[in-house]
Amino acid sequence: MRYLTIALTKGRLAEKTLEMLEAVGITCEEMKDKKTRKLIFVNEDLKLRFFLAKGPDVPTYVEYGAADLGVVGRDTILEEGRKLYEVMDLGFGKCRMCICGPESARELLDGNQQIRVATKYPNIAKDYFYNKKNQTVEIIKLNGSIELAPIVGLSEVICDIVETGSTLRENGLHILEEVCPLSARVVVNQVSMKMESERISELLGKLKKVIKEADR
Ligand SMILES: Nc1ncnc2c1ncn2[C@@H]1O[C@H](COP(=O)(O)OP(=O)(O)OP(=O)(O)O)[C@@H](O)[C@H]1O
Ligand SMILES: O=P(O)(O)OC[C@H]1O[C@H](OP(=O)(O)OP(=O)(O)O)[C@H](O)[C@@H]1O
Repeated sequence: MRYLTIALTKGRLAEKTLEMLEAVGITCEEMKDKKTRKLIFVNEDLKLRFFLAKGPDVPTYVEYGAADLGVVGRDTILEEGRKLYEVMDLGFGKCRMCICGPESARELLDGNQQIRVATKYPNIAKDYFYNKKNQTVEIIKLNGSIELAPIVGLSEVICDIVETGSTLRENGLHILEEVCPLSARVVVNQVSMKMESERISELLGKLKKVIKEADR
């Protein structure tokens, strides 16, 4: 039997992902060691391999088939636009993609005003403004601390993730519009879905059960 390879997202989603895998009997103790520099982990009994990667790289590994499955935020799936199947909502890592800014920027979102939008997610922002709102905007790509942009005058609004709302509150910004809800998803390589359908369906079935039990 060949190894099934699973790409997991580093950072915020990692701990919950490992917990969920553990709940369906997939353990990989070695991977929990925060000090390890090892990149790939093997579960010989289950014929599984795992690795942790930066979020935006997970859809890339999955599209190319270097990983059969992946766990990644919906924001990253939308932004990367890779060819893959999004098959399951894992129900954690819940947050929202929003257009935020000072209250005074609200009026700039009506009509066709040429405003600047700072974001780590240029494709999501482009799709929202150009296709959904029909508003021409200038997208400015940033790599973090997006909330700074409207404060220092780099942009009128931002397109960013809101979870608890603390970052907005502490910086005097507000949600002006909601783009979409987000959470962690399972993605599958399109060929693997056919070639390994039995093993993948079994794994998805087990995950579904755990999610249902957690919901109760
Ligand atoms: N408050 C939040 N901020 C950002 N991402 C969140 C939040 N809550 C849940 N998520 C989910 O977690 C994923 C990001 O996790 P990660 O820890 O890699 O954050 P990051 O800040 O984008 O990464 P990096 O530190 O590498 O820039 C997102 O893709 C999103 O789906
Ligand atoms: O609503 P909240 O709970 O405050 O969470 C939202 C904040 O968290 C994320 O930033 P992150 O911590 O990833 O830092 P970054 O801006 O450097 O990417 C996101 O980009 C927001 O800034």
